Parts: sequence; structure tokens; C-alpha cells
Amino acid sequence: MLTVRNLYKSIDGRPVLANVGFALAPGQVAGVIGRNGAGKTTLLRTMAGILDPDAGSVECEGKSIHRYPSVKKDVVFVPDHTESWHGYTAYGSADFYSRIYPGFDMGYFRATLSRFGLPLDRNVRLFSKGMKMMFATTLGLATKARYVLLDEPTNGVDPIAKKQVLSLLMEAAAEGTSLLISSHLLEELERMTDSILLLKDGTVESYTSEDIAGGRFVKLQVAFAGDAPERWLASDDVLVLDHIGRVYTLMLSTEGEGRAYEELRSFDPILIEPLPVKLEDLYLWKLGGGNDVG
Ligand SMILES: Nc1ncnc2c1ncn2[C@@H]1O[C@H](COP(=O)(O)OP(=O)(O)OP(=O)(O)O)[C@@H](O)[C@H]1O
Repeated sequence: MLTVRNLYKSIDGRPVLANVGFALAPGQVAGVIGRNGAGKTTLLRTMAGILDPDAGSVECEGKSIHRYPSVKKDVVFVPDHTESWHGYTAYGSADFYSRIYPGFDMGYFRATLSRFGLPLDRNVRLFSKGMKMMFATTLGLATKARYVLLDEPTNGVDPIAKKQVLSLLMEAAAEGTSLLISSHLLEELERMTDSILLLKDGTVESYTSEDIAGGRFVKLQVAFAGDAPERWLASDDVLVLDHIGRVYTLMLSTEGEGRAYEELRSFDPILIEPLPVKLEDLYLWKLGGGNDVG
């Protein structure tokens, strides 16, 4: 288990992480979502022991990664760029990592690069963006660390390279590697992960797939016969996603014993149809800010 407890981290005097806590179980595939600048990269880098926390701990199988450097072999961070390797060939990078990670699997590294047509002897700097991300992912997985933390692994790569990166990740997960993936590609995360960590105001909320689908809100398509109830639509319990003519796609809080839903029924709408809730809806509900009734 990789356990994060009461983690605090400030950068340049500004709190980025404030009392973050959650656990990543062996074999679990979790996603990290949040707005730009929410602290996703900071969280992953602190979890991997690259950054020191101001307070709190990250423990791998009960041992602090910041106090016991030997624990770092079990947790690897895969950044969203390959700049650290730009003076190296792909093989040179792997050779370097094999001295740091005792379980580094050079056979896997060579076979995977060859499977995707990446040359071992080319300078990483000369790779295309897709090749760089494939290389970075392969290098991270080849460490055979139990916990692999990936920062936007498919950001900026074409659909074919993306499929290749994702299949590598899914193969690793099937073999029991735990993955924590930060991404803005919510549909992709939804397909791959069994839980989601939502980072907001420096803290983390955890959601399982079931929580998202049957969470504390519903998604509805609603049509009103006469004037739309503007005050109700603008209330904190309602988030309008879309509005075409009389038909509204909206999310509705189910808290307060379904008060918002009861109020909706009192308007006698001509249509109330439930829609499936997606991860993007949770994102908008939690992070979307104000209503847009227009
Ligand atoms: N080296 C640094 N120097 C100064 N500020 C930094 C540094 N690294 C991160 N920050 C700040 O810390 C905050 C969190 O940054 P972080 O990169 O962790 O966010 P993020 O959620 O990964 O963002 P994005 O989705 O845009 O990649 C931001 O306000 C960022 O400007």
C-alpha cells in the first residue's frame, strides 16, 4: 500500500497541498484530476520522494519514502516530458536507471522499444513527442517499481501512439503494478481507472467508479412548458450544462433529501429524463464554478 497522510506542501510560500490523504492499493489504477495548477504534478513528485513535504508522510508498505531512500525503488515518477534524458540515447537512459532501480528489466525495455519501433541508439532528444512519451512510459515501467506515478502520459501524442501508451499501462496493471495517472483526458481516465482523486483547493476527494455513477447528484434532461424557473436554475443545487430552446441538460444535487428534485417536479416539466453520469460531469460539478443559465 502506498499511503499518503496529512500531506502539506507549499511552493514559494503558497500552499499547494493541504492535508492530503489517501491510499493506493497494490494493483489499483487510480486517476488524479484537477484544474491547471491544482497541484497534481506536485502531489506525484512528492509521493515519489522527489519533493519533500512540509508536513505529513508518504509511506510505501509502512515505510516513509522521505526517511528511507531505499523505498524509492518501489515508487517511480514518469514526467510529461523527457528533458532529463536529452543528453542520452534510449539505451543510455535505461543503463542509468538500471543502476538506480535494482529490479530494472532491460529485457522488457529492449523488447518494448523494439515492439513499437523505437531505436535504442538514438538520442532521446531526437524522438517525436509520441516516441518520447512511449519511451518515458517504457522506462518507468521497466523499473518494475510497484507503484508507477504518471504525469499526463498521453498528453500531446497522436491517437495511435496514445493507444500504444495505454496498452502498455494496461498490461502493467494486469500484472499487478499500481498506477496513479494524472490527466485532463477524462474519458480515457474513466475507461482505465477504478478510482479517481479530485484535487481542489489543495485537498483530495476520492471517488470510486460507483460513487461517480451513483454520486450525490443526478444528470437530467428537462423541458419546461412555459417560462423556465430561472431562480431555481441559478441555485447552488443546480448546474446547467447545456440549454437549447426549452430543453435543459443539467445536474442536480440529491442532497437535502432530494429537495432540488422535488422543487423541479413542482414546476411540472413536460420532460424529466435521467442521463448517465460521466467523470466529466463530476469534474464540472465539483470544479465548474458558477451556473450558466444562458
Ligand atoms: N518550480 C516551481 N516554481 C514555482 N511555482 C511552482 C513550481 N512548480 C509548481 N509551482 C506552482 O505550484 C502550483 C501547482 O503546480 P502543479 O504543476 O503541481 O499543478 P498541476 O495540477 O500539475 O497543473 P497542470 O494541470 O497545469 O499541469 C501552481 O500554482 C504552480 O504555478
